[in-house]
Amino acid sequence: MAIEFTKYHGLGNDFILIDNRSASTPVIKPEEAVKWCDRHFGIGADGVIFALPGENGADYTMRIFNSDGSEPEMCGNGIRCLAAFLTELEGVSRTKDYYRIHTLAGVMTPQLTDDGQIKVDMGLPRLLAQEIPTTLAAADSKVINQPLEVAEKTWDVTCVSMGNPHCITFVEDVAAIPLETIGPKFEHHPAFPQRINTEFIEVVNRNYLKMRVWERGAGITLACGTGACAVLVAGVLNDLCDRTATIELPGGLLEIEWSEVDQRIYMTGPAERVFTGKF
Ligand SMILES: N[C@@H](CCC[C@H](N)C(=O)O)C(=O)O
Repeated sequence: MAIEFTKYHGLGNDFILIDNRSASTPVIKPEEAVKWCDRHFGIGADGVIFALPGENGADYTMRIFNSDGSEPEMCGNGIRCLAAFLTELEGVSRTKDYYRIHTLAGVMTPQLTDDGQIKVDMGLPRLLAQEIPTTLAAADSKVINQPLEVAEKTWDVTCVSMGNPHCITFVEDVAAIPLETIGPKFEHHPAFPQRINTEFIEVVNRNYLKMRVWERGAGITLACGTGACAVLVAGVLNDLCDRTATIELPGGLLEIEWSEVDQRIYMTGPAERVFTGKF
């Protein structure tokens, strides 16, 4: 049976979106998602996202499979793409400009802004070692600027969960990082029992950071929304940036704010439709 899909991207972090609103389980299995995501033999994407019926009072549920078939808790660029996709699916019958989306990391709220961007309430960052999870510190301690041995080198890392796990390292020159070889070593390091997303950051100034990312289950991507949020939190915790900053990724810019009012993280960026098809 052919399944309809729409391809979207958020700053080059690309996803296959499936209208799954009539069933509460994804219409394709993780191993099929691997084939769909293949850039040579499939459609090509960093992940597959399903728009499912809402749970626990939410408007919709988002589930996502990474390109390796694993299921992450959250996806920042993906939830902006989902909001744009839902707008398209609902068409003229839409009555509000925001959605409450149930995810494995809790309820997230994307809102359409006047300039065509999407601002997402990404919830509270989680900092305890048991919440990442990581064995780098005692369960109820934070991992801020702590040494980690990877590839015979000591890296000072800060760990933040945005529902999914992130390990952040501040470096002098982000372009000089051999992401393709070092990324997998971080991802599969024994200190991270559920694997890890890894971000390398160059601080340009207190409101502008450059980032490159190796994603758990997807490898090098052009952008990572949850990663950009985690990076801002890590920057504040290390006193390297302010609570509002632009994060420059290979695919473009994200605006991130860690609100002093409610301590929640807000991410603003684009989501663009690429094409539709049947597979
Ligand atoms: N690219 C995403 C994150 C997708 C999930 C990640 N690979 C994981 O396994 O946690 C984003 O924009 O946040």
